[in-house]
Amino acid sequence: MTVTHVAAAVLLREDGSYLLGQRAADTFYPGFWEFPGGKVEPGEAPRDALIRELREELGIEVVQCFPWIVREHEYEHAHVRLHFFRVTKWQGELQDHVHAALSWQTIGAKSVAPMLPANGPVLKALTLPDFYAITQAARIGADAQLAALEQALKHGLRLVQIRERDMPEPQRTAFASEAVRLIQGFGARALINGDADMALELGADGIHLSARELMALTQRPEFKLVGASCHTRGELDQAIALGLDFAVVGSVNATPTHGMQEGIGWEAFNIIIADCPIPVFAIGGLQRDNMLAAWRHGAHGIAAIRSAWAVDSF
Ligand SMILES: Nc1nc2c([nH]c(=O)n2[C@H]2C[C@H](O)[C@@H](COP(=O)(O)OP(=O)(O)OP(=O)(O)O)O2)c(=O)[nH]1
Repeated sequence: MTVTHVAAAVLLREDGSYLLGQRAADTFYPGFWEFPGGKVEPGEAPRDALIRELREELGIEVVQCFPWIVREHEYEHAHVRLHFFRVTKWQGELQDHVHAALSWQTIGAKSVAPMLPANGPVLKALTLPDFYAITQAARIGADAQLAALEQALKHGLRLVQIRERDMPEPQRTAFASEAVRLIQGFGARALINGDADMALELGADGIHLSARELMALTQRPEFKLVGASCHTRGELDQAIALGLDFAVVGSVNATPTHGMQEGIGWEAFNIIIADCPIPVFAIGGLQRDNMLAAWRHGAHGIAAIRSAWAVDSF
C-alpha cells in the first residue's frame, strides 16, 4: 500500500490546552476525534501542507509552528504517515469548515472520545513537559540538591530524573526516596536512572536507561514511563523499537558533565532525530533559553543537569 503523508497540528494555547476536531459524517471514522490537518499534496512540504490545511479547514494563519513527531499507522483504507507540528501562534478566529465539532482539551485529561486509532501515543507524548531536569546530588550534596529540587518544583518543574550513579549506598537510596516523595508531592513525575528495582521499591513513575542498558534490552521495561539516553540513530531506533516513551539525545553543546566532550551541534541533532515517532529531549550544555532553538530543530524540549538547578533559570 502506498504511504499517504498527512500534516497534523497540535494547536496549543498559552494555558496548555490543545484543539481537537471531530470527523464529519461523510469521512472514514466518522465521529472520531483528530488533530486538525490533512493530506500533503504531491511535491508539497509537510509544513506547507499544514499551513494550507489550517487556512482551509479553520480559517487561521499559522504564525509559529515547530516540527514534532512523525508517526505511521496502517488503516484499512490507507497507510498514513502523520507529520505532527506544534502550532504555538496563529492569527484569526477559528472558523471551522470541515469538522462536526471542535473542542479545546486539557493535556492529560481528554474529555472527548473516541480518538482516531493512530493518536493514542500522541496524547501520551503531549503529557511530557518541555523541560526535563536531572539531579546531581553526588556533586552538590543531597541537602543542596533537595533544596534546589523543591525550588524548581515550586516554579513548575514537572519531570525529574534521579541520576546518582556515583553516590554510595545507603545515601543513594535515602536521597532517591526523599526526592521521589518531594517530586510526587508536587504532582510531578520521577524517573530513576538505571535501577528498576529501586524504581519499584520507591514507587517512582518510571526509569531512565543509559544507552548501554537500552541496547542490552529485548523488551520494554514494565513502567508507566520509560526514557533512554541516545547518541546515535541506531540507539534511537532501539528506543523506538522497544516502544519507549521518549529519548534524550546529545550532547548538543560541549558539556563539563561528560568530560568536556565536543558538542554535535543542532544540525547533527536534527539529522539524528529526523522523522522520529517518539518525543526527543535535547541535552548537552543547554538551558531554558535554548528552548526555541530546540523546538526549531525538532526537539520536544530540553533536558539539563547543571542549568536545571540554577536559581536564575526558573
Ligand atoms: N487530520 C488528521 N488525520 C489523521 C490524524 N490521525 C490519523 O490517523 N489521521 C489519518 C486519518 C486519515 O486517513 C488521514 C487524514 O486525511 P484527511 O483527513 O485529509 O482525509 P480523509 O481520510 O478524511 O479523506 P479525504 O480527504 O480523502 O476526503 O490521516 C489526525 O490526528 N489528524
